[in-house]
Amino acid sequence: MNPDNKAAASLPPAAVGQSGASERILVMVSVPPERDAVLRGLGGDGRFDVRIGGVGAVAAAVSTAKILATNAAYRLVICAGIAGGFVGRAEIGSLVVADEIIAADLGAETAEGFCSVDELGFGSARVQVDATLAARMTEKLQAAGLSVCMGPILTVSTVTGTAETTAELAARVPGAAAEAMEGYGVASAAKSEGLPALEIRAVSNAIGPRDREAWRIKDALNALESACHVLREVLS
Ligand SMILES: O=C(O)c1cccc(C(=O)CC[C@H]2O[C@@H](n3cnc4c(=O)[nH]cnc43)[C@H](O)[C@@H]2O)c1
Repeated sequence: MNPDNKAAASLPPAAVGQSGASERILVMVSVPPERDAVLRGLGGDGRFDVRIGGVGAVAAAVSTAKILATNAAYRLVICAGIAGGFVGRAEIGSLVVADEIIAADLGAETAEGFCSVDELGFGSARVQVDATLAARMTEKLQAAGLSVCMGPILTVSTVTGTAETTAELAARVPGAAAEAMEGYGVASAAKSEGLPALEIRAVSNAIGPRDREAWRIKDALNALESACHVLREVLS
């Protein structure tokens, strides 16, 4: 059994996998505190496997692909964790559900500005989510009284730390709500297996000039826990 998966570990063996093939949901997080918050929210629901994939899109993609390659039972892959929020779109302690997952720095710098891999003709920096599920999740989070917005979540390789880069990203992806570092990797691995993906983030900090002291990780982890409680209902 996966030692990271306390939700499954806390159930009697008969209950684990009871839902059968293609009923399970894989939740990928980056670090142990995110896993623990997700597990608290899921409250021992045996349909979910919660796994740590590491920080960054490459680590997340490799970890997710390995898990999916050795287990055919999943019907959905979710990337969950904390994130930076664009001011005016997603405030600290609020939740963001991705309507699109975008690798915002995957491309080339040119004299005319940033050119995405899409524009370069080398594939796509965008992965679509399960739109129906994302909308239902957003509605249910709202109904539960949680502060939530739906919008593009950017995947970046470097945490944004200046006002200039913040403005550049906001202009590159109009409506961008949050940035994190793994969504594109997790969603690309899911897509390569023909599986739908979701990304759900809780905002720990405002995107902008770096101020690590201002990160409110505990508030974000509490919001992530609440979101995962609602997630059980959405997927029931
Ligand atoms: O220090 C802690 O207690 C702690 C607890 C949970 C998570 C962390 C992390 O530092 C996780 C890094 C993770 O967070 C995402 N993230 C959060 N804010 C941003 C941001 O402004 N820009 C990009 N990524 C962000 C990211 O996905 C990292 O993997 C620490």
